[in-house]
Amino acid sequence: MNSREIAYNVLSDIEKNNNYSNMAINKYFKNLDISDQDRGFATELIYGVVENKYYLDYIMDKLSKIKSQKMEIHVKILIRMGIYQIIMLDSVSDYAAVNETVNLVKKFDKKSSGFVNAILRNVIRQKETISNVDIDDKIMYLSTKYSYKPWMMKNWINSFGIEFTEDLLEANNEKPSLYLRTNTLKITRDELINRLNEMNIKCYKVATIEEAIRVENLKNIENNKLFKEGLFTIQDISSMIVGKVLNPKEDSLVLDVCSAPGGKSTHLATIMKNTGKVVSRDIFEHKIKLINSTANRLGLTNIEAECSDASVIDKDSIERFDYVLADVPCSGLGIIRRKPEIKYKEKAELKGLPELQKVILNNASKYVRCGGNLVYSTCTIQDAENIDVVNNFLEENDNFELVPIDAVNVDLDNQDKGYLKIYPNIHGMDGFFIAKFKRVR
Ligand SMILES: C[S@@+](CC[C@H](N)C(=O)[O-])C[C@H]1O[C@@H](n2cnc3c(N)ncnc32)[C@H](O)[C@@H]1O
Repeated sequence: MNSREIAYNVLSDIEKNNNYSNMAINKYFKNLDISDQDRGFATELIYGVVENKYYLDYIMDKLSKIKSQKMEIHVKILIRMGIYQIIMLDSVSDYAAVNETVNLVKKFDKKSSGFVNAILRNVIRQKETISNVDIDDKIMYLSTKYSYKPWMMKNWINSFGIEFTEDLLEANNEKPSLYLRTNTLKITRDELINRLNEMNIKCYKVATIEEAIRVENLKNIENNKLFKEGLFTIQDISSMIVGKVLNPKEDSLVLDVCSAPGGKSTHLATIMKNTGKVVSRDIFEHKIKLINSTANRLGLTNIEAECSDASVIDKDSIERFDYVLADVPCSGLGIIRRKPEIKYKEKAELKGLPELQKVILNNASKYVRCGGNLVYSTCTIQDAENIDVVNNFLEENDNFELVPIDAVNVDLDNQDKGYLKIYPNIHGMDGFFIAKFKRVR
């Protein structure tokens, strides 16, 4: 199977089953014996088509009598793939983009090959003008150009203003860097960099986090020898900042109420140098084994993973913990660079989140002993799920106060007030919100 056919299969899976691209890619690529180059090209094609879905359909609709909404799904996916290669991928010649796409169409649906061929040839002929978005309404213009649900554009323009929104949209189109978190229980950052360099992997130290390394050309991570040895884990800088903000002392008792797959739990357990205990909970039983397998790989014995619903109060945990983390389920609007399908979420899908977040934060606070710390975090940039939840919590809980965050210097406007607002366009990291409280009574 060639890389375009693989990309087509994955895109069909994403479109028909509403799957996340990263999960669909992992599922398909797991058992495929293909070169790194083919893997890279297929991945680029998959993400490119998902990220630009509305824009590609807009171009398609300029040229086709049958509008994209009425088109058979497999034909639409193949045309999107072709247009993406012609308009947005410099590394592919127009000739190859058309021929390879038409060959694929013939494989799945002979009768549509003439139709697809005609559209793609027209795209090439009108390449200079066809790529323009000719829409006056600013919301619809941005929604089409950057491929987002219109409600998101409206919401962001209202919250951030037009300039910031366009900046954010540009940043969300960039490929996120890959970061490793050194497993400091087993190796120092410098030693790990040496070992990675020996494998010809380019490494750069990250100033904000002492155990973080930005890497280039690290492929096929799960089969990497050093990964299997548990010398590092993959985590974005924003997520590492959450661990740093909570910063538990050795021998503490820590509770992570929404912890799967265990990125932050394992960080907290490492910060404590494998002492004390981190109780890592998640509502989904099948995710508990992900936490355990990462903890095992990293050589952590201070993690206890268990299935539990954070929206239901656990009487046995009340006032038991020195530190509690509530890294709650959220809309994910800060991690669009990694999960582009979030751009297409309906407003209604996200409506209930602030209520759930309030309940989880409120419950989590009950488990903190007097003098202990509580951290609330999300990977979204929506005030309704962030600062509004925090303010609501403070109004109802006068035994908690926000405390200054001094572990990192990333949001100088707010960190003295006890929270961080992290944006991809300002900080070059996943969009996150992190608030730190202390139980004072
Ligand atoms: C943002 S993710 C957590 C990521 C994790 N902290 C990490 O760093 O790897 C939110 C998690 O909350 C879990 N979750 C959703 N609803 C929950 C609930 N009511 N109780 C506990 N966990 C829940 C989800 O399964 C998901 O794994």
